[in-house]
Amino acid sequence: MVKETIRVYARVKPLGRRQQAGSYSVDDEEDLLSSLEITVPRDLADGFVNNKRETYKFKFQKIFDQEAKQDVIFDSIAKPVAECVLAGYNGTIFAYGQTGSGKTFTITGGAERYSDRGIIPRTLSYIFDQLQKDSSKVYTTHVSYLEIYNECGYDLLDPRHEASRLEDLPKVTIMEDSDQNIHLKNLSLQQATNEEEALNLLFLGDTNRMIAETPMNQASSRSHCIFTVHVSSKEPGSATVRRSKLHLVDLAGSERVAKTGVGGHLLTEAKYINLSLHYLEQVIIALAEKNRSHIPYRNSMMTSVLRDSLGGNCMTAMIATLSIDKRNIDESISTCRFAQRVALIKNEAVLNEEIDPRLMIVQLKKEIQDLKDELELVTGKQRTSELSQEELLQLDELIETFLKDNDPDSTLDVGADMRKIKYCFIHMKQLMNHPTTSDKKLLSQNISEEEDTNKESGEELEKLKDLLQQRDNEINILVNMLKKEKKKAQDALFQLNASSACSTVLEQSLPINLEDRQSPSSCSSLKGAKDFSSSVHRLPLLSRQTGGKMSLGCQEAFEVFKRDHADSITIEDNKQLLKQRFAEIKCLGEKLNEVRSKINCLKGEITQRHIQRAALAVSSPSEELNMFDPVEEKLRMQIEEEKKSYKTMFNRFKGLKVEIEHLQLLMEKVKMKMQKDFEVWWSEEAKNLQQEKPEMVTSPNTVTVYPQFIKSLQHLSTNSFSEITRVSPNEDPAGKNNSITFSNPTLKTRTPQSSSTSIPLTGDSQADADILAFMKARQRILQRKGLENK
Ligand SMILES: Nc1ncnc2c1ncn2[C@@H]1O[C@H](COP(=O)(O)OP(=O)(O)OP(=O)(O)O)[C@@H](O)[C@H]1O
Repeated sequence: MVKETIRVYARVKPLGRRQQAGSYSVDDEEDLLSSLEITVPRDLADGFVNNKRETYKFKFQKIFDQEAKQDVIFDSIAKPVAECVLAGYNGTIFAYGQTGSGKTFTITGGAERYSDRGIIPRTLSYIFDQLQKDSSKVYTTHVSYLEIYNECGYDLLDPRHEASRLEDLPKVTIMEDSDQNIHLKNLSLQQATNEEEALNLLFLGDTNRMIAETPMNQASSRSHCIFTVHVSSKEPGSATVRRSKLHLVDLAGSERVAKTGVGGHLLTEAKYINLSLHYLEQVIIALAEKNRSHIPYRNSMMTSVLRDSLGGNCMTAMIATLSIDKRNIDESISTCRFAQRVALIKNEAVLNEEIDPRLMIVQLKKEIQDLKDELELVTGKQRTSELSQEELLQLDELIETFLKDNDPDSTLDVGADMRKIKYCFIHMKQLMNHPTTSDKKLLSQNISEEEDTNKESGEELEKLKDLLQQRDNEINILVNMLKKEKKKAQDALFQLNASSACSTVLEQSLPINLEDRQSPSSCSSLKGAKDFSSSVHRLPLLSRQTGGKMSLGCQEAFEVFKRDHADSITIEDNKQLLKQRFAEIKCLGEKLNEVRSKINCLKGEITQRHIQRAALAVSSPSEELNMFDPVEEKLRMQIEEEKKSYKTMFNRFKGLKVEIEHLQLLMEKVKMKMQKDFEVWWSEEAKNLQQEKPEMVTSPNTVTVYPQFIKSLQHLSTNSFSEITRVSPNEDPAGKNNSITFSNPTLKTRTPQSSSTSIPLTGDSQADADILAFMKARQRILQRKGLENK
């Protein structure tokens, strides 16, 4: 059992460009803990906090200041917890802080750069790396991902549901058994056999979370998320199984309702969040108090789920995320206060070992049989019946295998049956006295033939015997060599398969188009970077709503939206990076192939030498065969060198593969976000348009457009309009005499002056409304851009 207080860390978020830093200082020296001192100016203190104190001092296990990088956070906080989980203890890491203070960034990571990966992907990577290295145990890993929103739990990993709303996800409920153990009904446990599978599940959960969130429910801020890794391990042959869990928790924003200034639905929501965080605080206060018999875990779903992590069987670490700009200083102080209370909680982590009953039964059965055998031997109670023909044949086979086995440690195990043991002795005696193996038979036959033809020549017979013995030896040597070479060839084939399987996996998992596809190497078959712009045409979210079809106008608008979206730079950057990585991995793949062929060549040379030396030994039997061969030694050293460089390159290859997969997931995420943003923006624009001018689409043939569009229309493809007609006041039903009418040439027009135009008006009111909404939206963007440039 390990008794330990919860380790509490603080992480200060870097200040934004327009933010003004509050006054704080970090001192790392004090009695191994770090201390954080926050100074609030007197006027601010009057305004924001209730008392008049100016300086607040808090102690943490360690404080990570603004420039702390994600890898340092992982190494210092998450790695020790992950190590405990691998050893069979439960672990929890949770982030607490106000909205925007960096909880998600710390736990999951940023969406922009590979180096921004947070604790979850890094922990998964670490855990699977360690599992791969440890061959002494058999490990199984599962993951689950739970979201708690307004006191309801949702399963983010259910493969049967495609979520478009949070309510579509399976609802998770809490069950408590008679031993007061908590069980989560409906929360799926998904097996992940490697890092890639686990990351895909994380991505699926994050995507479900993002898709299910609505403007009313910015899930990231207003829900709690718990990603759990379940590890079980067992030594081969042992009946003891270790099961441990690692909870990685991203809590909802901790700001006070009064400050958020929200009402209506958001207020209810904020109350729920505050209530669940309030219950969390109550549990923590109760745990921090000595001799409290009742801890109010049952008050909220979150405290019920995290029951073990708080004051129970768990190694727990908390990260207080602080936003240290002037406006948020009071929230940071309350986060620190919360953290100080958490730091008082003591947990008692125990090794989660249990006996697997099925394995126990198998083991006990074997033990009983062994004991029965032993008993029979000791008591002399032996069976007296004759051995059956089948049993005798089996024994003959066993004896033959035993005699042929050159291993000095091999044994002949016939069980504790004296009849069998006796038979073995008799059989062996016979063999000794009258050899009957085929070779010996052959030998004796040959000898007798020789005797027949040359009976008087005893000397000759001896010579022939010697020669035969010599040939026997040669055959044995060559057979052994052949076996060794066969094994080496199999090993090489296995390596080749493993590595080409890796390339195939990579190829399948990275469906990206590179321009260069001609190279014959295994890596060259990697498909290059998928063109992002072409893939976005799929627009799954919007097309889901429109029954699978998207109007041309909408797609065109998306192209413009995408170009101007803030994330397009990120996408471009990642695309470039991905291309670079692909070039690198391709080059590495080619080099790996080269090294592999070189190793095979060297092995071939060694085989050649073996054959030559064996032939030499046959023609002139001497000590030659056993002599040290410097050439072979040199070849072996070369092989070792090549193997080393192969291993280094292969490790880099694996690293690159993980990086590429991560980058692809990031791109997918950004893409989804962009599509969602577009969806919201598009429907708003369409709504505004209809409100401003419901009669805008007046007939299938004629469309009225207002002056502010003209400019943007002219920016469209130059052949968009051949004629634009100004509408006279009396023609304009809305009385807007500065509006302009143009007609669709593909339809029979009412106005004789109207001439042809390639504007994609379809006559379908919905499609045309889409087109116009796009025109207007585009105009707005251009105007906004124009204003920004000014
Ligand atoms: N240490 C950091 N370095 C760089 N950027 C950061 C850091 N911490 C947070 N950010 C950025 O600040 C923004 C807000 O962070 P984040 O979403 O993680 O906050 P949060 O506390 O999870 O908020 P919420 O409660 O709304 O989920 C994000 O754009 C994130 O990339």
